[in-house]
Amino acid sequence: MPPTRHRRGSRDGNRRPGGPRHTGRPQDLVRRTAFDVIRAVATRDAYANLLLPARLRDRGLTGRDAALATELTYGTLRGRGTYDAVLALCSDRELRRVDAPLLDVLRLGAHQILATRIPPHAAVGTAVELARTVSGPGQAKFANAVLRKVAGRDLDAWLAIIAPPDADPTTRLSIAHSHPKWIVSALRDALGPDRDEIDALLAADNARPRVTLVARPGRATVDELYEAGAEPSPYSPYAALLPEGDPAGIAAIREGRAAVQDEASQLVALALAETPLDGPDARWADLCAGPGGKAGLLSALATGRGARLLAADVQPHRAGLVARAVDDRAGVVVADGTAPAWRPGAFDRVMVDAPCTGLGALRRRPEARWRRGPEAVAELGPLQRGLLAAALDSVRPGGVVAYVTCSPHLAETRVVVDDVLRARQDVESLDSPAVLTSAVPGLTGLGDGPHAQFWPHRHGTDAMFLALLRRKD
Ligand SMILES: C[S@@+](CC[C@H](N)C(=O)[O-])C[C@H]1O[C@@H](n2cnc3c(N)ncnc32)[C@H](O)[C@@H]1O
Repeated sequence: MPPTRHRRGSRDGNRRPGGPRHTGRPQDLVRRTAFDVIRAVATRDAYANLLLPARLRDRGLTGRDAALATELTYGTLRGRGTYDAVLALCSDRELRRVDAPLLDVLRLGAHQILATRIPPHAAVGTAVELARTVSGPGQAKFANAVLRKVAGRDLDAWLAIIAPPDADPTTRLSIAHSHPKWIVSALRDALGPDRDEIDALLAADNARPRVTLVARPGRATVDELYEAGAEPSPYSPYAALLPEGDPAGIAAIREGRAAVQDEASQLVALALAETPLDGPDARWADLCAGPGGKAGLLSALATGRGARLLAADVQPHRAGLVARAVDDRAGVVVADGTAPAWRPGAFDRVMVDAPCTGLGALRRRPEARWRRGPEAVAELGPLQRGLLAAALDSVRPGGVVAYVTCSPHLAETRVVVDDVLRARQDVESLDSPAVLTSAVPGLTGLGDGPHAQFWPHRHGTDAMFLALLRRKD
């Protein structure tokens, strides 16, 4: 469901972002900015987390106005499934017959009415004005009628109607937590024996993610990040949490010595680096490195140990971003990881962070859940298998491969590993949870092995998957 439920009685104009100034030009610009980003997500596949900061800058929105625009954009994108179910009951027109821009205005209005402390009359009034600008006076009347009905109940009362306890469980969870049904089913399957945690997982997907920073070892320290206002993070020795403020305000981040990086993303890189290895340990590779989160940490760890990272990405633009993240000792190439240009067995450690549906990062990319259907999983399968097979060929006997996805979907994780390993006799699965807990004492809840699965509701991280695989001697 939308991240926060604010009850009617608790609405307090003075405490919400932008609270007292719910009318007037700055607030129009705030809502218009949220609307424009939501439309760009729908019409040109824009990523809200990339476009919104640029729009805020262009329009000079800062502080509370920027915070409100961010909340409205993300909240509306996240809560769309729930809001559509409410809007369908309040509209005398089927939603599929409502013009797409107008429907986005209605969603933005529903979010403000049901999940923020903005007074309903202000939420309806500003949405109606936006509808007038976007779709004309006739549609503004329609928007007014619909949103006044939405405002007739609070979110809990609507949920009792649209997602009643006796509804089919997948449908109920899908509507109440605003996830497409196929994703609810896939996440429940991925939880396996812990499937009763599905409610907590879906709720965690809708919570605002913490901003986690990484201090790249040898280049920055967590103490430096603490001095800049960050706080300790539970697991990664290189992580710090930024409770508020712009990461770009921190010198180490501006200078590329530190970065924003999810904690599980740090830990899977650390696990690859910490897997025990006999023999040489000088040549590391990252086959899918762009934009460089894991490569940045791996290159720093490699350098600290006298090893060297080669980071590859098939897209030149993304390889360019990698070049900014890694240290001087690392190499960066534009290369197709499925058709390596290097000789077989050239590396001691290889990371393959495969392209995936991103179902593990719904907190940070709220729109991803609406963008593609289950067919995306099948479409990515051959590439994921090709990259893992090439990674295993690229590592020497005795060397180790980390297969990572930012998705817990079984068809992108265990099934890929099982399929690739079934076709060859020269690979063994290592105990990934054991490697992780030996590197990070106190880290639990990663599953029974041999592979490891992080979860937003357990670890406060993305739902990242890790399989550590060793080429047999
Ligand atoms: C999940 S992202 C990697 C994220 C990255 N490891 C990080 O931590 O920032 C997957 C990357 O794989 C790249 N990619 C897709 N197909 C590839 C291929 N055949 N060879 C190499 N890279 C590929 C994409 O361009 C994308 O940058």
